[in-house]
Amino acid sequence: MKYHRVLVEAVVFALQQIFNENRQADKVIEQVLKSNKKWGSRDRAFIAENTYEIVRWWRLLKFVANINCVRVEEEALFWQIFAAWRVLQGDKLPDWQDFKAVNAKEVITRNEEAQQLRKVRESVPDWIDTIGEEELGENWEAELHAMNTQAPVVLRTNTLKTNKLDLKASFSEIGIETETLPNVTDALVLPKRANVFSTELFKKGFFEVQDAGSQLIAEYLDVQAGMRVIDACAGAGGKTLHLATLMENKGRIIAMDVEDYKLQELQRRAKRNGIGNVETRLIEAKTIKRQRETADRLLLDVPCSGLGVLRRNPDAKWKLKKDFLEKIKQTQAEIITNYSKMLKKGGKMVYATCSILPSESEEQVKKFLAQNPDFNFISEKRTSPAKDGFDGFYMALIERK
Ligand SMILES: C[S@@+](CC[C@H](N)C(=O)[O-])C[C@H]1O[C@@H](n2cnc3c(N)ncnc32)[C@H](O)[C@@H]1O
Repeated sequence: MKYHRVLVEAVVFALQQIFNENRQADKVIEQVLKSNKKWGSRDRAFIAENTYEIVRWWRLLKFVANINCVRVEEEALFWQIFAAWRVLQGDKLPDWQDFKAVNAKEVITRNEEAQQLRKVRESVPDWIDTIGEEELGENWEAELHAMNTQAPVVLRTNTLKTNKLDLKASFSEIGIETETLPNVTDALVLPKRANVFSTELFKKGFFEVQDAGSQLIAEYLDVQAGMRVIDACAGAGGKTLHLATLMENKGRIIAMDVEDYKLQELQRRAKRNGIGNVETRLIEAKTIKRQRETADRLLLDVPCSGLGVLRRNPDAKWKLKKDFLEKIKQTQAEIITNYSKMLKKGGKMVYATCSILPSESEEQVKKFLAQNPDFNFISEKRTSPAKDGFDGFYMALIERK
């Protein structure tokens, strides 16, 4: 493979931003790609894919490049890590000064050594590997391995504006092939990646990008047109928009969050999607109390570790800290206990996470039910990167007696 120096520089810059400036990978890549309008689609793919893959395999790559410092600060070391990554991809390195310190044979020998130890081979911090094994036992290894693969691009058809087969045909007309997914009603998956955000179809609000597992959550809430629904951790509205389409834009959805900028983004997305039944509400001291027993349906898509969506956010495994995980579990317990009071008697709620850990999911629901006998467990469901190729979501359907 022939490398263009300016593209490798862009990857090195992105990695420095992610690891040294503690910035989010997707935001950094977006900024880097915007910085040079002359880059074509191949150049952009080179930058994005190499950056994501190096972040994903960071621990393994440090090991094979024989870099032992905990925090990589020097720019020269980022170049060496890039070089080690490309050696593992089977490339012959160009004769650049920045790559001189990397011995391809040594990289390959050290990679063989790395295969003996799961946490290095699968490139994961010690503490996550320990917790994963404690909580998932023999299933952990397969999930960990599956979370190191690139997630497919999945679309959710906006059925307020089109239908799945028409959308498929419209994509085909612009040279983008899509496939349907057997058990996910409105989903289309792209066998070959493409920038769907730049299409007119996106600008017109005909679809949203949303993992297949995530698309099962709004459906699980069993909403109907005309209901009063609260989406209490709505964020930028991935699931709010889906709820609104399932409700055929009728009834009312109150979308809440503690972050105003996310709700503003939700409003922009709702407008693009042609949705008119959503009202946003920033959570303040009395917001929850005021909604006591007002909801027919309640979605609690709680904040979590994100240990089910590492395929899409590989930087999360390096940024996540053990004490954050403990704190977020406390927040989850508070949310389900306090927010569930917004549900009417006879109403239903879904508690959901994007974590593969039972301690954030099944166990939280069990504890809640043990302490709240006026709620009935109906059912629960999990998606799994290893078993069905979806991101790792959990959802439980609970009814208020
Ligand atoms: C998993 S994300 C939600 C994703 C969103 N539902 C979607 O589908 O795009 C969890 C959200 O909970 C919000 N959050 C954090 N603490 C909260 C709290 N105490 N009450 C309500 N929302 C909270 C976060 O800001 C974040 O947007």
